[in-house]
Amino acid sequence: MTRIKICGVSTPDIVETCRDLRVDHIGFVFAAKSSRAVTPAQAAALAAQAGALSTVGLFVDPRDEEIEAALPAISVIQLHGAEAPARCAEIGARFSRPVWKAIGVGSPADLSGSGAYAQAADLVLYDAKPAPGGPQGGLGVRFDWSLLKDRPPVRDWGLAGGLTPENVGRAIAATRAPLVDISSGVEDAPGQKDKAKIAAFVDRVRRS
Ligand SMILES: O=C(O)c1ccccc1NCC(=O)[C@H](O)[C@H](O)COP(=O)(O)O
Repeated sequence: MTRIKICGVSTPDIVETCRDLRVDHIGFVFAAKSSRAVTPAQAAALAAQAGALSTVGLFVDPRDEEIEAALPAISVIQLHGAEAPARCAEIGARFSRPVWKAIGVGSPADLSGSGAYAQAADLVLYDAKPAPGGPQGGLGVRFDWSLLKDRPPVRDWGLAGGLTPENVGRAIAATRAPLVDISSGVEDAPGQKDKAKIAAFVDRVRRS
């Protein structure tokens, strides 16, 4: 069954929704400039409410201190910056958490480059390619899923970028992604998750 991650969760009611729907992972964004950002203290409160849900902390080129502060709230570390494979491996070893590396996909070269993370990352998340200097994720932008046919071998992988309840069935059929990750597509406005959209997304994934 395709695993589901709902990203950019920042309020208790949405944690509750994700629990009720038994999604696999929820994501907490620790990128300060994001409309979805939470503090380590907020994340800890949300994580306490999350029960058995896996909690994924998102960072962009983090200093060790930033990860350290968030660590009690997260079971997985997801990296959205320019972290090299060696830095991913170092973070995984230092903090004893699985590391997921987001790779922006805009061309076949991005796909082949992701093979460098085969040992360093527990999961590679293929996402839309961010513009230089702009937000590094949660863009609501799709990339060409057909590029994934040339995916190099990695331990595990997921699909993100512009997914919606309406297109996720096609995305899974086209890519056979073992995990799908969504943020903007289940929001009414940046940072405002919509419970009905989350439920519709989960339903479409489970029917795929
Ligand atoms: O969500 C953010 O604001 C964010 C900021 C900095 C780095 C990563 C960020 N989000 C990543 C994700 O939450 C998403 O799951 C992924 O990029 C897909 O987003 P979307 O296209 O909006 O579904």
